[in-house]
Amino acid sequence: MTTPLLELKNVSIAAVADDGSEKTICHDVNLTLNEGERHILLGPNGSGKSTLLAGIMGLHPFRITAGTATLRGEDITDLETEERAHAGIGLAFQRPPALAGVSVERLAAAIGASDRLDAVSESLGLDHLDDRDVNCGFSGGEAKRFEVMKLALQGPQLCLFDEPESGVDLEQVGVVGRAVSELLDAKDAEGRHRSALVITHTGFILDSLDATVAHLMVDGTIVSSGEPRAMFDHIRTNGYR
Ligand SMILES: Nc1ncnc2c1ncn2[C@@H]1O[C@H](COP(=O)(O)OP(=O)(O)OP(=O)(O)O)[C@@H](O)[C@H]1O
Repeated sequence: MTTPLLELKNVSIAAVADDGSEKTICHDVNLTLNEGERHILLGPNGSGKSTLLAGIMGLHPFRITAGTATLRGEDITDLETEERAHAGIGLAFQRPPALAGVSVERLAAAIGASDRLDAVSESLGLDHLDDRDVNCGFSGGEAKRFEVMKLALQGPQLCLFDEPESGVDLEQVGVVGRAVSELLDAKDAEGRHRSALVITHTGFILDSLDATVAHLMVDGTIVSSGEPRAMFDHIRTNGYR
């Protein structure tokens, strides 16, 4: 049996406040994502999808408070965000933060990707942003495309996309979809197939992504999984029941 790329067993994720108080948002999450697979995450607003991605990435203030998360069989439950990034996890944010004082060129240099910056930014039509500070004054669509570009520069094996197409105009949705697909089709620096967990409300990304399975999250837990198109059509017709 092959070891899954990512395995979540009975995982709970809480937002932990500075005073140490915890608010559990996700609970009893079980998920197995194998190398090369692309999974979709669906669910109503506020059901915990972004929290799940942030918990896998280990972003402040979210913490895995119960259960275990493994990457290639190694326990990552208590790793810091940087250690998880180093292990090959990357997240494209739903609402990307502004990094005043950090230009796109500087960010690319910091992640050792200066040599790829021109090709990647041109393919996403973002080369005019190279000398701008990250997300400072970017339009909504530019910021979302930049998130895809950031992952293309970083090159993680496990790519977490939080609504990559939201706020992107109809023409650029195709550009974003192609960029996501190209990133996932290329192997990572270690020659491993990439995998993705992608949140979507619109389903546009399904046109460019050969997704194997979709999961439906309701009230902080995955309540069912199935074929992505069928699940999407079911939700469109019947709602999230
Ligand atoms: N830092 C936090 N502290 C307290 N509650 C939080 C925190 N972050 C998120 N929440 C709450 O957790 C719930 C789940 O939020 P989350 O953003 O994960 O949902 P979502 O499924 O991604 O929603 P959407 O589809 O609207 O983006 C929401 O009620 C939200 O207000």
